[in-house]
Amino acid sequence: MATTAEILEELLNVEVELQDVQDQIKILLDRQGKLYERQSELNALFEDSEASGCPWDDGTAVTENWLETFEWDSQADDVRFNIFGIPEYRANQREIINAILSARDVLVIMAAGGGKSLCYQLPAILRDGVALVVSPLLSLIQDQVMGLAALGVPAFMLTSTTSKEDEKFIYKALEKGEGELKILYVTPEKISKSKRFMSKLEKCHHAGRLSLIAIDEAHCCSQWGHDFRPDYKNLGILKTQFPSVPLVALTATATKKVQADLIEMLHIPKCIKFVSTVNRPNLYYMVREKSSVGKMVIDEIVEFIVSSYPNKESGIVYCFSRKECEQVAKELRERGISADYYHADMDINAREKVHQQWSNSKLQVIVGTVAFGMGINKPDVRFVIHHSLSKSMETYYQESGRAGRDGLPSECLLFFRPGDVPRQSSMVFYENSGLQNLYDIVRYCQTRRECRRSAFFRHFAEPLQDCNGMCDNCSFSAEVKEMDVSGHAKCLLAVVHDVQENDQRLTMLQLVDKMRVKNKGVGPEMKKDELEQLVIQLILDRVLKEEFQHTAYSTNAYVTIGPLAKQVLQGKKIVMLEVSSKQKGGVMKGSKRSLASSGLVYKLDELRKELSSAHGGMFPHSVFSTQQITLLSTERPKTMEQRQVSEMWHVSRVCTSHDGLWAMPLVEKIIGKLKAQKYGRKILEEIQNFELQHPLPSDLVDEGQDGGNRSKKRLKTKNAPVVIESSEDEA
Ligand SMILES: Nc1ncnc2c1ncn2[C@@H]1O[C@H](COP(=O)(O)OP(=O)(O)OP(=O)(O)O)[C@@H](O)[C@H]1O
Ligand SMILES: [Mg+2]
Repeated sequence: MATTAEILEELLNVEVELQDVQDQIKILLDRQGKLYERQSELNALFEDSEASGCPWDDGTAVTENWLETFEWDSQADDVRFNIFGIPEYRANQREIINAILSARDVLVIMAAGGGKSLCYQLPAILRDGVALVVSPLLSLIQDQVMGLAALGVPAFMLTSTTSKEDEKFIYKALEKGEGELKILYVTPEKISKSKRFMSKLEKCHHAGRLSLIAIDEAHCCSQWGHDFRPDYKNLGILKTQFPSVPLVALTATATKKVQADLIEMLHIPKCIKFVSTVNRPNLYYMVREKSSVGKMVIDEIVEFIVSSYPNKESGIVYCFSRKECEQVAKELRERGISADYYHADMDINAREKVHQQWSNSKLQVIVGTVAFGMGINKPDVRFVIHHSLSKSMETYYQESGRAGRDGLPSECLLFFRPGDVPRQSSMVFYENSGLQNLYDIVRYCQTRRECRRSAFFRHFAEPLQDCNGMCDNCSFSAEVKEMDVSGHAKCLLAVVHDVQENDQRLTMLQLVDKMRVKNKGVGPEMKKDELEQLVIQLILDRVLKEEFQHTAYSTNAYVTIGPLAKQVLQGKKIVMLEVSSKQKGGVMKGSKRSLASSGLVYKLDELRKELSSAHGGMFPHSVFSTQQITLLSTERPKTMEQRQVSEMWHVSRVCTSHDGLWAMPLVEKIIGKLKAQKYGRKILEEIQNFELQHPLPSDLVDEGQDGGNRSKKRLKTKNAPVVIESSEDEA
């Protein structure tokens, strides 16, 4: 018999060896992570190399200097500032505008909310004649035309809703150059189906009055894009008919393959390509575990909306099915949130009504399916919640990207539970790379360590950028444990194997149920949701795989043995599962999110709603943007002539030093000359009333030198000072 000393010695040896094994596991896991990364990169590169085989894609990168001095510089600055009320260009805008004004064809890839409209609207105003804009949806067109009307730009649309009178005016303007028409919006059907329209356009061109052609949401041309529209396929005719007119194609996302497709279909082989980053630095991404009890998910959603957005800021909740949409909307309403649903089964008028109410901020939340898509142009959507996961990273990027198009901090929250995966997989498995795309987003959801943003960079094959703590994994290092579950994995494989031997199959839920019985004694007991997580993990690692079978009513997803099962069974592959001991409650930090916390912001928001309804249903965001409201409430100009600015102005992203700007009255600086003339007095009145009713509280410490400097006022609290009027620079 071994002596105590011998036992202790062996115990020590075992412990040392175990430590060694743990270290090796860690190394292997790191290696596995890196291999996944490389796998995604290689997939993206593969897509690129396929695309570059296309003869049209000559890789026309930006080689010319589009930032040099151009003869139209001062005119362009004047229009940008005095008509659009935009103090500074954002990334690539000036370059794109210069390229278009130099009569070049241009392809623009710029993230949602990046400011693509300005890129063609500004040249349209500067160039002589009429600009033609093709846009896929009526609601998008209406929004744009209304916005331009608010700026005093003569813009019209030719669609099924255009009155006879307007149509006559437009045709006359095209044919004879009569009347004021600068920008004409049409749907692609007009180009492909209306000979009359095309002949008028021809005449306009012959008279040298067709100034430019813009194709918005250009990804609709490509079958590889996410929103293919058959009528977009015929837009190649525009370049053939009007070769000398500069054509600009714009989209928020396009893989290399889609870009090549667009260049070919639109016949713009020599176009200048401007590709901006996909990063949306103002969006905070987070994933939460989704309870299997429907009511609890709703409770969490309600709690999130009510506590984070007490001022009824707008949001979207995406659901998997139409039925779910209606149910969730009903439950939100029952809990006091003004919500309604939107899906493809509704008639067009009902859909449009809901959309309008939401766009006018009369409805706080739209609960939609994927059908609530492209036409959403509301810039101040503060949160996008996914009740179920999307079918791919690309779809999630699009849907979550509807938040914060005005550049202000906004939140994207996804509720994930493994049980939702088979629901999606049985829908997408027949699509090109459908399962691979789905598994990419499942990986995004499963990780408790990796930066959420980096998954987007990888997906769009872009170099990594700093997240700045704008995702739950970066801002909350939750207590994540790694559990060796190789024993459980083997047991799962044995269960699947036995069932397969009997010519039967198991769904994920059936497998987990069976496993819970067999689970005992395999190792530390795993809860049901952990077992579900493990099954998904094994599917992602190709140890298990999904197979599908059609029945008369549905397609069922089953779990079967995958190609790497042997590795686990032979002990060559260790299976580790990330489990967090605590649910992450990660949300954006207070100062970043509570935009409308100041009473004055609320008042100015009310004013813009009032002004918008007084202008025949124009959208509130066409009157002023949320960013302009925030600036007005921090600067609080007192007269139309006041020129003094506070430090907030200097630090704000939208307003940096610009010659000439400094001499301009403050109200004009914030909302542009035109709107200052139209609405300036009302704004000043609102500010004055607010200040009378809300004299500054005594516990505000003024650290600034002048009374107008509100940016430095801080509320005294027991702990750290809290900035009460937030700016995006407080990140
Ligand atoms: N340089 C700028 N400075 C400040 N705001 C800007 C600037 N350019 C555009 N904006 C504002 O940004 C918002 C989004 O612009 P726009 O609608 O053109 O985005 P987009 O790129 O077309 O997005 P999407 O792909 O979603 O259609 C608008 O409210 C617009 O007024
Ligand atoms: Mg747009």
